[in-house]
Amino acid sequence: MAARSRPNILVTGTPGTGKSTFSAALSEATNLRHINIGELVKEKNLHDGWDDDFNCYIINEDLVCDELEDMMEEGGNIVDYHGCDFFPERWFDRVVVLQTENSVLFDRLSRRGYTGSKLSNNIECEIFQVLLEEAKESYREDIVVALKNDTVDEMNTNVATLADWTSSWSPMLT
Ligand SMILES: Nc1ncnc2c1ncn2[C@@H]1O[C@H](COP(=O)(O)OP(=O)(O)O)[C@@H](O)[C@H]1O
Repeated sequence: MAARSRPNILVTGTPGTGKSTFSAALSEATNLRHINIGELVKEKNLHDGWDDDFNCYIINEDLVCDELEDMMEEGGNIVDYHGCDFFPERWFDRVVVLQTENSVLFDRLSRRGYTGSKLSNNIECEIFQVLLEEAKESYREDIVVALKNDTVDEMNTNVATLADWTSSWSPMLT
């Protein structure tokens, strides 16, 4: 298998931590391709139906991985999803876990219309750093970075950091 010429970055974190906004800005800064898994699942029907309890599609992880394999092999992707343990480890050169203060996250998710257990489950997910633990269990610790993402200034700094990392990345480094 030929080495990819551009890196693949996974952007993960609790819903509302700013993955899609950050990934879009990073894509603009680097020309890497932004793949929003939630949208891809909907668009290509990579699911096993609708979950009434959680009000979302039941993602079919095998179909998602099959769909992405060629693009990931080619490289140059930013994958944006609130889960990270089902992707092949070999796909990623950097795993970014976005984190947000609880009060900030509460406001963002309330504005999105989340209430009740959907809201509290996501706040708990952030308090217990579920995605950071999942990332550390699924990938080499030295490629996992946790970044605070409460404000636009922080996001801009995070984008600049990752854009610098991307421009100095070389396949020889993997
Ligand atoms: N760094 C930030 N500072 C302030 N607001 C942000 C920031 N990142 C995202 N937001 C806002 O928070 C909300 C959730 O962001 P989004 O990117 O959709 O999160 P996710 O993809 O993780 O669910 C959106 O309204 C977005 O405009």
